[in-house]
Amino acid sequence: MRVVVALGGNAMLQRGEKPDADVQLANIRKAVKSLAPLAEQHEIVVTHGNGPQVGVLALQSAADKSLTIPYPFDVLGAETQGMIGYWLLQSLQNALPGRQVCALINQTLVSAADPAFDNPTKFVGTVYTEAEAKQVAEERGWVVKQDGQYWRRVVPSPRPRRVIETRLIRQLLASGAIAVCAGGGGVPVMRNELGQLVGVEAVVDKDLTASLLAEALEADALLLLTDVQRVMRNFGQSNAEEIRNATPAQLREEDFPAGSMGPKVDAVCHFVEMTGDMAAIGSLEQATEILAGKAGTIVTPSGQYPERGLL
Ligand SMILES: Nc1ncnc2c1ncn2[C@@H]1O[C@H](COP(=O)(O)OP(=O)(O)O)[C@@H](O)[C@H]1O
Ligand SMILES: NC(=O)OP(=O)(O)O
Repeated sequence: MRVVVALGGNAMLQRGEKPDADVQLANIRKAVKSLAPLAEQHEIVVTHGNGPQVGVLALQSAADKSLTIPYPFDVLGAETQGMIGYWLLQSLQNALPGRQVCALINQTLVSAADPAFDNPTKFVGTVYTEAEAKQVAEERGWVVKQDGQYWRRVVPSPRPRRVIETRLIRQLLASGAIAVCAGGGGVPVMRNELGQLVGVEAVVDKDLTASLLAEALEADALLLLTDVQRVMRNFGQSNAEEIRNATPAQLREEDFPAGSMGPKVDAVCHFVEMTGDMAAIGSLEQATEILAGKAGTIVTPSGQYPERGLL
């Protein structure tokens, strides 16, 4: 099977954790422990989030007095692909000696007409209390929004339209390599009037890019791994319940927050609707169990899994 796996940025650096390198590397090693058995049996493409990390780099850049203008978000996104890509590359190589692993810097095409530029929803950086968030927003000209019990900075997150390097990723997979790519949803780019690629101030949702990429690579399964074991109905309320299996239509009937579970649900539903294959949302530490249908929220056309003798 060909499996596209997306690792959550918040899962690699959990809310409230110090953004130190060793903390993130330890989380990534835990995730890779669960990915390694999957990679031994299947062709895998690994993509990752960058919300917390890109926010840290934005703060560092804004604090650097030697710069005339802080680095724009496309540049910061590429930096996070290098940093997280390096951690994943090393952890995967250590866990799977003899396997070729490649981490790519790559770009995702977005549209200048995307309404997301007028309504920022992508959470980046650390968490604040409401009062802190409103103060920092005033001081720095940020937009901030509520993220669960916390507040965070938000930036525009236009819909991914194409992963520019798709053909190259296909070639890497055909050569037997594990491809780490489309990190942070891919560096957002547009084409100018001359057809040239130019960077865009935004952060693309990595789950939507993972879904697009999985479809383009004709993957058999899409796994979105994060810091919760399953998608919940009535999340955060006393009547919350886990969703174990669903069809896209059943999931689309529920309401999920933009900027966290909303895009994940959209991404898995879209993949299943377009391909008829399996997609799932679950814990970073349960990749193998999720693919076996024993953990996570599994989405298939019939709501059953395994189906069509996939495994
Ligand atoms: N209905 C829901 N079920 C489960 N988690 C939810 C739900 N709604 C919101 N969430 C939140 O979504 C978070 C995962 O989304 P996000 O933080 O964007 O993940 P990541 O950065 O790991 O991709 C969970 O930690 C949880 O707080
Ligand atoms: N770019 C992105 O979607 O990052 P997170 O998964 O960290 O939100």
